[in-house]
Amino acid sequence: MQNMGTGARIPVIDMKGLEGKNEKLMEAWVGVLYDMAAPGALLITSFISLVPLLNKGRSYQKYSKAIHELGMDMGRKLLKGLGLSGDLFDGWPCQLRINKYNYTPEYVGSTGAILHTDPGFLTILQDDEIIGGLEAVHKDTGEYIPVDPMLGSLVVNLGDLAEIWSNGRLWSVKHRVQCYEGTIRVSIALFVLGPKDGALEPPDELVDSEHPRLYNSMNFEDYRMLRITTRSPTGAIEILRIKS
Ligand SMILES: O=C(O)CCC(=O)C(=O)O
Ligand SMILES: [Fe+2]
Repeated sequence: MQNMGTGARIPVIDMKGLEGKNEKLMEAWVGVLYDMAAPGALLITSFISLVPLLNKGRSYQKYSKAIHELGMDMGRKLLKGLGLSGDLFDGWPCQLRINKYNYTPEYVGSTGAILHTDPGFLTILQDDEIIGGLEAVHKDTGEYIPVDPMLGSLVVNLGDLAEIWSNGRLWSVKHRVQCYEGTIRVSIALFVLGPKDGALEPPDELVDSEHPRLYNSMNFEDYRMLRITTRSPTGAIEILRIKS
């Protein structure tokens, strides 16, 4: 994607297809349509009117709300699964982004979104239900595994912050998007980013002599900048690894 560092060969998010009166506004918020933590900051109402893909503001807001609630619920379930309790994502900034891949036949076989991990904690993806292309890297073999479209399903993956917070128990999966067919492809991603203030520390219960602390923590914004400045769409987590 345009904001995923160097190497993306196709301008996959092209807001020109979402033309409205104020092109400057669209450029400024390229791909970032809604910040659940600060909706006013993104001028959501004017933006909605520019989005023919979801041209009824109400359905867009309904979708945002429902997917946000699902994300919050997944945070509670994740904690429970690790034997902890509480409301993990309470008050965390989230972003909803539409990815539009301008595939045409000459791009078949090339890369739409370069290999990356998601920098935040959790991603819920409503992937294109017809055009495939998402590929995840197998943790042990390093093989690319196609994540084929499945009607009526969502794809959920964890990002770097989840791996750091869980002290390595959760895995930030590397993935990319290839062009399989020369047709426009669209996906909608909810990113649960990280806490608003401060760094996210692993809970005491997840650090002990058998599981020594693996990573230094960093707040989400600094971590995002580190990935950008080090041009590390997949590897910035290694910079935070505590040397044993
Ligand atoms: O479009 C997709 O299938 C995946 C998009 C993605 O990986 C992302 O937005 O981070
Ligand atoms: Fe991603």
